[in-house]
Amino acid sequence: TVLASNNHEVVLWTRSGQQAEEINRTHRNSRFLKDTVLPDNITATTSIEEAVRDSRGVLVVSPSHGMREVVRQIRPWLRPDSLLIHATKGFEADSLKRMSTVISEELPEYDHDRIVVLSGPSHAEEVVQKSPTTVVVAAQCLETAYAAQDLLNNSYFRVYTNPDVSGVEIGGALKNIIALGAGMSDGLGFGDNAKAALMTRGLAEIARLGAAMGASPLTFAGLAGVGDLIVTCTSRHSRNWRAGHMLGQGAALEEVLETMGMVVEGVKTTKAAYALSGKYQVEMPITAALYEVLFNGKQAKDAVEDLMGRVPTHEMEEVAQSGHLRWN
Ligand SMILES: NC(=O)C1=CN([C@@H]2O[C@H](COP(=O)(O)OP(=O)(O)OC[C@H]3O[C@@H](n4cnc5c(N)ncnc54)[C@H](O)[C@@H]3O)[C@@H](O)[C@H]2O)C=CC1
Ligand SMILES: O=C(CO)COP(=O)(O)O
Repeated sequence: TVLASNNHEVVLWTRSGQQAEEINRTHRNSRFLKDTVLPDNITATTSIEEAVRDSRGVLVVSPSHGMREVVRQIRPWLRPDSLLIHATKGFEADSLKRMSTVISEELPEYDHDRIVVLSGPSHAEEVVQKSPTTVVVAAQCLETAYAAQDLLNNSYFRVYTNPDVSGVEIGGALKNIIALGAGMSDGLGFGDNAKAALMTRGLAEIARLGAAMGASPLTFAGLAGVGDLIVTCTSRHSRNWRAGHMLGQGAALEEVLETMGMVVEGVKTTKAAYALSGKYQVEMPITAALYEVLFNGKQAKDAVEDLMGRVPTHEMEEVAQSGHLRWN
């Protein structure tokens, strides 16, 4: 809808013939955005060739588990001069690769400078209402970042640029873990102090892993870091928060995922981040606690007790060790 607002002809690819037919006939997508009338310049198709062949920009927003396969299908039709923007928040489950790495691998002949990641605090339900939203586009080439900014920016959707592709992808993926934890905390009946603690200490471990993976720690102070963390931990639209809330109230993971009926990226991302914390030797106690709750049957309440009972430590090792501020 942002692209349509900017007067682009948008061809939406969907796997479901029924959904394509509904969008073209009624301009509604009743399963996912039932209260929204889509603009006339959005049409839907089940043919990926039709969606991609003549497009100057391709926006891929499949769930992370579908990214490799979707890009494989796009490959034969992608114009070399097209931008390829993705807005997916997660890692590939087995390889632990970031989405832009998966995309690059599947498009060996395409200019990788034209790959963009779009992220930030942006629930679809609010964007379609044209509620003021700010996001960030990251690319390794400045010209590409400007082109993506130009394509998407408008009066209700303000787009910033950032050269830190890995930081923007890592921030967008890891905040979903903390949102699961925030929902769980609320579901357990804990208060605002607990949620603020999870968000702040969650951001510390996101930045720690991100830096170890080559990202700039400053990116996590931006829209793809703290911005998206705030919205996902506090918004009623967040699927990750809602899933966490149900878990906190005692529901089983399978039941939660079935009830949601929409992608809850934080679950798979918890497994990936747990593995990445081992690979990069980075301490991530909140991620580890959620891993135990999600996959090893630990009670959420016990996980909170363990987190609170950890050996007291410095707030930021970097500050404690810096030559700038010394302990007496
Ligand atoms: N909903 C939101 O406000 C935002 C979502 N995102 C990210 O966008 C991605 C997709 O999320 P949503 O669209 O919200 O999820 P959703 O659950 O609302 O819709 C997912 C869509 O992907 C399709 N799908 C499922 N498996 C697929 C596969 N293997 N290949 C191709 N298509 C497949 C489903 O049929 C469905 O149409 C996620 O990574 C999410 O984190 C990012 C920013 C905002
Ligand atoms: O990333 C999002 C908003 O920026 C969407 O979050 P949820 O997947 O938790 O709904």
